[in-house]
Parts: sequence; C-alpha cells; structure tokens
Amino acid sequence: MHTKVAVIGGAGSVGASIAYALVLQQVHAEILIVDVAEKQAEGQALDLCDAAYLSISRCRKASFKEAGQADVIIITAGAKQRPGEKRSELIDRNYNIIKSIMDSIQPISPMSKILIISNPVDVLTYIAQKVSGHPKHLVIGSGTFLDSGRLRNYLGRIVSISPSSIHAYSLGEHGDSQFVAWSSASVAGMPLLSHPKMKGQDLEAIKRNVAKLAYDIIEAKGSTYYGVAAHVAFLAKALLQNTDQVFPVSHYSEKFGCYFSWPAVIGANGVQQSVDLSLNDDEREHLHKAIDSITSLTNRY
Ligand SMILES: NC(=O)C1=CN([C@@H]2O[C@H](COP(=O)(O)OP(=O)(O)OC[C@H]3O[C@@H](n4cnc5c(N)ncnc54)[C@H](O)[C@@H]3O)[C@@H](O)[C@H]2O)C=CC1
Ligand SMILES: CC(=O)C(=O)O
Repeated sequence: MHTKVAVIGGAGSVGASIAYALVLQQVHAEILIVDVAEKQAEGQALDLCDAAYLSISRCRKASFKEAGQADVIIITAGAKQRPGEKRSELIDRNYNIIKSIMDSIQPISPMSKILIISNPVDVLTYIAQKVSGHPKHLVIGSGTFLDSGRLRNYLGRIVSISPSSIHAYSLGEHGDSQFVAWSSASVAGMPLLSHPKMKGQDLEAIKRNVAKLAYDIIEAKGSTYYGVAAHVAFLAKALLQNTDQVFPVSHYSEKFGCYFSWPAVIGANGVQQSVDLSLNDDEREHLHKAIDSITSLTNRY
C-alpha cells in the first residue's frame, strides 16, 4: 500500500488506540507500529491486523527508519502523567525521548507531516521541529483539539444541542493555562452566550471543569486514550485527504516565536493557514499567559 501512517509509541495506550481509530475510521493507509518495546509493538500490530480485516487499512510493526518515510508520522512515545501530576512536569522525561526519536527517524521524507501527541505537547512540538529542522508548517501538535471537543460536549449538555452544532474553542496551551474564546463561540448561527440556557452560567467554572477532565480520567483509570485517539485519527485523515478543515492545533507562530494551539486550516501541506480569529481584551490576556507558560519551558532548550 502506497500511503503510510507511522505511530511511534504505538505499543502504548495512546499510540495503539490511535492505530485502532485509524482502522475503524477506514483510513486507506498502511499503519506502521513503531516502539522501543518491540515485543509489545509486534503484539499490537498483530491484534490490529485482526481488526483491519474488516477495514481498508493495513497494519504491521516497522522500524524507526521506515517511520521517517511515512506520509504522516504520529508521535505518542513517552511518559504519561501520574494522578495529580501536571503535563508540564513530564518535560524532563520526554525531552530526551522526542530528541532521540527525531534522530532515529532521519532522513525524514521532505513531505512527511509530523504530528506530536506526547506531553507537554506544545513544548515537545517546538522541540521536535527544532531538533529535526523539518519545515515548521509540517510539524503540528494535537494542541487543544481534544480540549475543544470536551468543551463542545460540555456545552452541548447545557444547551441540549448536539456538540457538532456548537463552535467553540479552547485555545493556547494543552495544559492548565488553556482558555475559552467565548467571544467567538456560536451555536446554530447565534452567539453562544446569547443562548437562553447560557444565561447565568459560570463561564470560569465551565473552563475549569473542561480543563480538569484529563485529571479526572487519570485519577479514575490511570490514563486517557480513547478521546485523544479519535481526535488524532481525524487530524491524520485531514492531512492525508487534504480536507482543508479547521482544527485548533499547536502550530508555529512567527509573531510569538513558539508553538501554541490556535485554529488552523489543515491539509496535505500541513498547516495551510493560521485562522485570523479575533479575541476580546480578556481573552488576549489569557492568550499571553498561555504563551508565557509554554515559553517558560521552551526557553530552556
Ligand atoms: N496530547 C494529548 O491530548 C494527549 C497526550 N497524551 C500523552 O501521550 C503520551 C503517551 O501516553 P500513553 O500511551 O498513555 O503512555 P504508555 O506508557 O501507555 O505508552 C508510551 C509508549 O512510548 C514508548 N516509548 C518510550 N520511549 C520511546 C522511544 N524512545 N521510542 C519509541 N517509543 C518509546 C513506550 O515503550 C510505550 O509503549 C504521554 O506523554 C501522554 O501524556 C495522552 C493523552 C492525551
Ligand atoms: C492526558 C491529556 O493530555 C489529556 O487527556 O488531555
């Protein structure tokens, strides 16, 4: 099969769930499972092959070198949070892992799109681009795509409307400083905050509860993987099928000199365009705080 999607860290919970989501979403590609844990990678690939019988996807274990030639290279390798631990606390453990992976997959095919998922994702996306020298628009972090999905689910329950009819973004950092762009949020063509069921809602509490969901899931079952997997498979499809869909993902900003999560048009050329979304003064202040939080870590490298 010509099209290839590599999942590095594919033996782990997030990587294997992404591969499974790609199979279930009928992605027409060969999915390459790559991991330092070779035996587990072999097991995951064999298990996924059984599922792929009912799909147009194919699946096998592969090497780091093969991953470097894939159309989309998804990186989920690395340490995960313990209950109560912040994503930013993973940086020392995951910096070396991302750096060694970027070295082991060289030479990277010039048109490969690299999708970073490992946490802290905004910081590691910056590092992956910096150490590989791969073009900035082809290195993307999953950012707040998952948080925005969680937000839309939460708001959908409040207004009793399908989350797919709600347009609202969590932005900035896939971490504790994320914020909601309330001023641009809409439902069924009307400003979200004008919806009668949004009257009297505590917006700060909504934001806090959405940002806390990852902590709640980790506390309850040790880690999160299905939510992120479904979102990342969707993103990979947009890259492969050149859909020009808009997703809030971590991408490079020339203005701020770092990666942070912001809506972008995603297609075969990676980030095709960063969306010109306007923020009010309060949201702009939150954006600057999120950027400070990210750059306080990236500045170390
Ligand atoms: N961005 C997001 O929205 C989300 C990110 N994550 C992050 O994803 C990462 C992975 O989480 P899990 O899959 O739950 O962890 P896990 O422990 O189940 O899997 C991690 C995998 O990485 C592999 N690995 C470690 N070093 C490697 C290397 N140098 N090369 C290749 N593979 C290597 C391990 O062998 C293991 O299979 C964590 O950093 C976690 O915080 C998790 C959920 C959501
Ligand atoms: C773990 C993580 O980053 C999340 O579920 O949001």
